[in-house]
Amino acid sequence: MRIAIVGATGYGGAELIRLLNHHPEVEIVSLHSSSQQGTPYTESYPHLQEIIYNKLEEINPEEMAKNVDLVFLATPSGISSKLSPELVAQGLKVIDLSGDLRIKKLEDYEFWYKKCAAPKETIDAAVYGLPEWNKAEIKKATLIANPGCYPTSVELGLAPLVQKELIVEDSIIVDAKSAVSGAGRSLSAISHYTEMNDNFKIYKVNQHQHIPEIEQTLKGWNGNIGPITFSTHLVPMTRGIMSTIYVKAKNKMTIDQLHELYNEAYENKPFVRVRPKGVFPSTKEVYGSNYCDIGLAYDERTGRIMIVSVIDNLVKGAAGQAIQNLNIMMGLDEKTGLNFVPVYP
Ligand SMILES: NC(=O)C1=CN([C@@H]2O[C@H](COP(=O)(O)OP(=O)(O)OC[C@H]3O[C@@H](n4cnc5c(N)ncnc54)[C@H](OP(=O)(O)O)[C@@H]3O)[C@@H](O)[C@H]2O)C=CC1
Ligand SMILES: CC(=O)N[C@@H](CCC(=O)OP(=O)(O)O)C(=O)O
Repeated sequence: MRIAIVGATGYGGAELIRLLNHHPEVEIVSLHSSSQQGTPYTESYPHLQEIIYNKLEEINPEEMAKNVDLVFLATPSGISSKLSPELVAQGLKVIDLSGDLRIKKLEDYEFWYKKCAAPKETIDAAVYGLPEWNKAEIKKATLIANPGCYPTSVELGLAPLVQKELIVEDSIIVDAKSAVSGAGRSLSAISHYTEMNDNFKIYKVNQHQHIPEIEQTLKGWNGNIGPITFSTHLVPMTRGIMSTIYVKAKNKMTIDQLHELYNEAYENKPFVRVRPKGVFPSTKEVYGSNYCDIGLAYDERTGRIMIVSVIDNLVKGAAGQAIQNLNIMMGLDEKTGLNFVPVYP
């Protein structure tokens, strides 16, 4: 598979390069930029000296179609909605890491992202790339909407309970924390060193663009799921997301039943690891890897279940999941190029 990356100079693009460099079935043919055409890629990322020799190229769908089979878009929201239709029209497969193609209702995208939505036929054609629960569709897809980082951790954390209709439908509360690389490479007030170092910040209260994405997926599994409460926080670390999810069980259950449910649901899903009873994952335990690790608790006094779900935002939350999708689209083992252990400590 010959691939190109648009938005290669961002963190998502750089992570795609790190991972694809080890992929046995993929050749990175070209790296594209809207602002630095003609400059060697290593000017952006010197750690790739003697590994990546490409110069950044312009974004020209017609030219790209002559040289590659698939394009990763690691661009800010608002770009893929225009670029994806052009790439698909050239016969290219596309995996979009941005939020542009995830939300099926155009008006919801425009409300939460404050941008114009992609054409309806593009949104309709895009397959939501959550491989653990959407493999059959991904296999046939030419256009993938790669899930958001927070939604990946939340949806994997909730799937077994929501799919089996075991929770009170409007009882979902998500307390999510993200590392700073989740905000991308370009500097903003929130990611400025002096703002985030030695600090713990809540942001986008009741306004986060991942709310409609999470609700859409959960409703797809159980149409009765009510609106969620979702809070996001910035933590002064480089990689990692922890979502602590609270839900009310419909009926009394035991912690053993809860574990049995999750172990069964994720038995054949290589990138989701359910911790044993009483053990909870930390972000470092998935650092640099494509794992989503899940810990579970049941409080008999309140009937509340707590799910702790951790991922590396740049891997399972972005580039790793995108490669998992590519593997499935190509008919490869989904672990190809992703079968490495987390960096620890
Ligand atoms: N960081 C993360 O953990 C995650 C990110 N995402 C999503 O993935 C996408 C990429 O994120 P990330 O890499 O962090 O972001 P960055 O800000 O680090 O990089 C985005 C890149 O997009 C390029 N770009 C900017 N404007 C344009 C334009 N008009 N046309 C084409 N390219 C443009 C820039 O490169 P240049 O100037 O060279 O063109 C820039 O390097 C975003 O949509 C983000 O929301 C999703 C999940 C997790
Ligand atoms: C820490 C941080 O700022 N994270 C970003 C994640 C953005 C992202 O991944 O956006 P899309 O999924 O919509 O493309 C945020 O909370 O907006």
